[in-house]
Amino acid sequence: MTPVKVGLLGLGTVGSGTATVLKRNAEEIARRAGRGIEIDFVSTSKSELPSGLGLANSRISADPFDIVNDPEISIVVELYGGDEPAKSLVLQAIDNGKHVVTANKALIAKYGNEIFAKAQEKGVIVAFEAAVAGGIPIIKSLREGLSANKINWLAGIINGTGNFILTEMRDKGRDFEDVLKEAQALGYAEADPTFDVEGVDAGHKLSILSSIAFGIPLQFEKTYMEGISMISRDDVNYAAELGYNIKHLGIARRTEKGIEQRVHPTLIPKRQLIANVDGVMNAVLVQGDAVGPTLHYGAGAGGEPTASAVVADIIDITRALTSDPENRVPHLAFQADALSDTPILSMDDVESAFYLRLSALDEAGVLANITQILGDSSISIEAFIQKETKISDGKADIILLTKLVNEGDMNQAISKIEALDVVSGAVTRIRVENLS
Ligand SMILES: NC(=O)C1=CN([C@@H]2O[C@H](COP(=O)(O)OP(=O)(O)OC[C@H]3O[C@@H](n4cnc5c(N)ncnc54)[C@H](O)[C@@H]3O)[C@@H](O)[C@H]2O)C=CC1
Ligand SMILES: N[C@@H](CC=O)C(=O)O
Ligand code: NA
Repeated sequence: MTPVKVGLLGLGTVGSGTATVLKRNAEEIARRAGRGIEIDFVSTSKSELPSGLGLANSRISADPFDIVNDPEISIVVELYGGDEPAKSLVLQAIDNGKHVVTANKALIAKYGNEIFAKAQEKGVIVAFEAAVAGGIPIIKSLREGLSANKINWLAGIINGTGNFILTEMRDKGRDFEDVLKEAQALGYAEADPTFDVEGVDAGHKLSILSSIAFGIPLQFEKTYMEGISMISRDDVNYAAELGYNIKHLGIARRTEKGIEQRVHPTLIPKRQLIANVDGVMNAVLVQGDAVGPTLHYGAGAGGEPTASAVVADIIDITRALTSDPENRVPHLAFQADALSDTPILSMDDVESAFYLRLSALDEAGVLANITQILGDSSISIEAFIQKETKISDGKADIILLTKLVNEGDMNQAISKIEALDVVSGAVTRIRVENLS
């Protein structure tokens, strides 16, 4: 059988990794797929392709539309990233009856509903395993391996750059900016690294996971997002004293009122496996009603780990080329006409425990004032630490862990605490999750 012809858009970290893996494992991949897979056409502004990637016989063009319009190409692999021209290229490829593989979570999170509708109309597959948690086959696990379950919730470390930064800061005392530069040099970070550190990349990924877990349309715009840029080394150390690690988590949870879809730094008890997922590794904990908890762990970023997912999608499509489009696994795991309109909850309706850190003058009655404010809002305290008073300013850090509280009530109490004369600056608040 002739090889399947792939058109490659983007030869950066993931594009080069994809070419490398396809070349190195060509023989085994052909045995798995039933036929060879060949990168036949590559978009590049250069006059020739780099050597060593198995692309010596590939055609090149500076115009990516030449690839999505080429009749020889069966699968377009979009590894440009970002909104445009990625969106137009993907839609054009689908219009031309081509299957698409993409690692672009921003594209899927924001325009997936439109893209999948068009793909269904045209009877083609848009595969996006690499878009969430890099090399971990979490999309496949949720869509296929766990499809018997009612998923109650999932929680994941789904940004490799952010986890790498938090780990290096904690273990080596390194500066945030310095570690971010290293993550960029290693090819982990997004083209705009604020997406990694402000929680936007994790927000893209969580909205995809949430749709697939609960059978709802993609709703990135309703995702609550907080990043890691406000986490200080003090918070990391105080959390450790209390028996917790701080991780940046994406949490999607089904409740009676609706679906929580939120991304933020979180204190997790150190005894939990996910609290010990470090560096660029990602992990997603999924709670299914039949299976119980399952933990999916692996490299969340990097050329070859991400290429592992891209190539697996190419193989899946190659196997499915002759299958009836009606009987393929649906893009969002549930049949397109069976998606539910369960609402995404506002953060004011979410309940969590909280870590609070504040700086207060070491005066009689300060603690009484704070506990009075919390008590008035029926917020119970789980643990408390007061650090030594600093001679320089006569202030001491006070750290509190609360029991479960409604987020709206917590925010009101924090405003009242911040208004106290003896409290200086803003109260740092980080949510605490037991993940059970
Ligand atoms: N780097 C990683 O570890 C991971 C990346 N991803 C996603 O994979 C995609 C690609 O990421 P990377 O390979 O890291 O990016 P990259 O920046 O290393 O590579 C992108 C390539 O596409 C080219 N490109 C982009 N826009 C173009 C345009 N308009 N015209 C011509 N060439 C263009 C760039 O010149 C570059 O060679 C992104 O969507 C990213 O979010 C997903 C998982 C992990
Ligand atoms: N920038 C992303 C890349 C993979 O999705 C990350 O760091 O996780
Ligand atoms: Na993945």
